[in-house]
Amino acid sequence: MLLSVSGLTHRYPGQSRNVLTGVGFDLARGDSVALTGESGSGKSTVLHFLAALDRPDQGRILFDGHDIVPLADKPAAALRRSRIALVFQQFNLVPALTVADNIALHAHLGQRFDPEWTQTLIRQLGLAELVTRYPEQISGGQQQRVAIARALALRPDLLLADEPTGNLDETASAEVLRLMFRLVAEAGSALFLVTHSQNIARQCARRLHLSGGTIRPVGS
Ligand SMILES: Nc1ncnc2c1ncn2[C@@H]1O[C@H](COP(=O)(O)OP(=O)(O)OP(=O)(O)O)[C@@H](O)[C@H]1O
Repeated sequence: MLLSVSGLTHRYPGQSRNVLTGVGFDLARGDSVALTGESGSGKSTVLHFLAALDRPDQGRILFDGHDIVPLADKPAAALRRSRIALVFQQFNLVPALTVADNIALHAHLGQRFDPEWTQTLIRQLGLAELVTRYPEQISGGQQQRVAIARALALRPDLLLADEPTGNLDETASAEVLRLMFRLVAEAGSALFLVTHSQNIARQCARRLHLSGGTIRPVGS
């Protein structure tokens, strides 16, 4: 199992209730999962834990058999530069780097740069004309596509995405999803995607719903 999560329990300081109580699920290579839930239900909290950006009070997150919960900042950051990629709502592009350099940045740092795959992403995400520009010279939707290309360029084992198509029109959104599913299929990655859109959720192989601090499968 690529990812095996169990017993995630967390309460933010100053809160009277747990945001998560015993959350658990598995994610295999080639699998795609959509996580839905009301605003404030704890979806971003789960994503942050899976990305080792934050640590739950209790629980285990086995990534390829190793618990990432106790990881110190440095190995956690190394994991995010090599095997776990994030597409969050804040794009975090580097303002001093061109679009091309932003896209290649993490793949280079993680020594996973593949020029052919990067070119495919640039072409299919409609970024070819923009590669020499800087982030401030492109639109919000274009910045989002650059952030997605940067994450996919790494060919991550695990792709974590928070509303990845939030700023995109229908055509761009469909293309982004197509590329994510292609990565999952071709590279044997796994996709964990947070979304409010039932339409997007339905395109994933499985759906999970977060409510009252616990996760339940939807459908099937
Ligand atoms: N750093 C924090 N300190 C205290 N409370 C927090 C903190 N971060 C999140 N929370 C609270 O935890 C709950 C879950 O937040 P979270 O951002 O995970 O929800 P979400 O499901 O991602 O919401 P949305 O769909 O609106 O993005 C909310 O009630 C939020 O106010």
